[in-house]
This record gives sequence, structure tokens and C-alpha cells, in this order.
Amino acid sequence: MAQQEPLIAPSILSADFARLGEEVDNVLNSGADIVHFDVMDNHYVPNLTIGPPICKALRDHGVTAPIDVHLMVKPVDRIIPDFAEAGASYITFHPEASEHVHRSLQLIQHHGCKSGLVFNPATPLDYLRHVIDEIDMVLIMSVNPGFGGQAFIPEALNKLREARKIIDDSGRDIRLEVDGGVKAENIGEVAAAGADTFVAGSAIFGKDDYAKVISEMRSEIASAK
Ligand SMILES: O=C(CO)[C@@H](O)[C@H](O)COP(=O)(O)O
Ligand SMILES: [Fe+2]
Repeated sequence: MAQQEPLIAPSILSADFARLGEEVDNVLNSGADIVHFDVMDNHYVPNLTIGPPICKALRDHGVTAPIDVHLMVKPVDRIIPDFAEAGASYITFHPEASEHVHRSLQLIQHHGCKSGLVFNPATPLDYLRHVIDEIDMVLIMSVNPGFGGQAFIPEALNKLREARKIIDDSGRDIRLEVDGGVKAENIGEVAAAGADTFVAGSAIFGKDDYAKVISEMRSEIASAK
């Protein structure tokens, strides 16, 4: 299926955690579409962040937008039911972090969430072809996972084009998300390479006016060729 309508997904990793509910409200009221929720375990990646209780707290706070849980944890299966119960909409994970990728994807869907696979800069897309029927989202990392505020790795553009072709050939309704170093200055070329779901952390939360940067991003996407 062709590129879907663009979604802006602020990564709350760069939000002020002391005011998380307010930050998420502000960014959604400023035109964001979904909340990107980075889960790091200090094992699969060298950083430690947030888990299911924070996801539930956002739902209890009144957040109704989709929550896009990006698992950077190993193992993955143990935490999937907890995130589903906590209100996750999408749950994506890295194939290197699961012993049984097909089983983990089915587990996510069994718990009523949309499932996705995440590809690190050096991970080939080969897995994708074998589990495409179990997938709702493909996430291409344009930085190495673990931290916000890193520089975009240009090779990700080639991988986005390759993923776009695999998705289009499948005829399935699959989102193509990009994560890492995305900002108003490069989002146009990222969209032109085939992405339709754009994670941005520091580029949004690092600015005072969230609405202004999100609207700049939308116009860059709209004029992308
Ligand atoms: O998953 C990750 C990092 O591992 C990302 O979601 C980052 O949080 C994106 O931050 P920026 O590169 O946009 O600042
Ligand atoms: Fe992420």
C-alpha cells in the first residue's frame, strides 16, 4: 500500500520528565498526532528510561492519542502484556532482542496492539520479508538506539526506499516510521524516501514553540518530492 497520511510522533525522551503530562498535552495541542514512547533497559541499550506505569499514567492523565511504544529492551516478550494493559497502541521491538521474532509479533497482536519491527542502522531488512503478514509498522532507525539528540545517518534514506518498496509490494497497510535526528531541515528528504511516520524528539522539545516547529515539519513534508 502507498505512503499513508503523515503522522508526527514527538519522542517524549526529550520532554521535561518532571512535567510529562503537561508536555504531552502541549505537544498534542500543538498538532502532533501520536506519542513516541522510548523504553530503554540499560542492557539492550546503554540507557534507562520509562516503563508501563508511566504509559498508564499518561492514559490516566487523559491522553487519548495513540501511544507508540518503542521497546529497546531484551528480552521483549515479558514486557509486552504489561504495555498492552497500560494502554500502548503500537508496540515495536528490535529483532536482535527477541529469540522468536514471529512469536513476539503475534504476542503483540494477541494483546490487541499494532506490531512493528525496528531496524538499527546496520541491521538488514531481511527479517521483514518473512514476517510481513504479522506487521503493522516498520521503524527505520536513523541513529543508533539509546539516546536522543544524535545526528541523522544519511544511509537511512536508502533503507527507507528499500523498506517502502517491500511495503508497497506487500499490498498491506503498514506504516513506515523513521526515528533519530529528524528535524524540519531534513524531514522533506526523509518523506521523499518513503517515510510516513516521523519521530522527532530534540527537534520539537528543544524549541520553545512546539506548534511552529510541527507546522514547519508539515509544510516540508507536503512539498517533498
Ligand atoms: O529511539 C530513540 C533513540 O534511541 C529516539 O526515539 C530518540 O529519542 C529520538 O530523538 P531525536 O534524535 O529526535 O532527538
Ligand atoms: Fe524511539
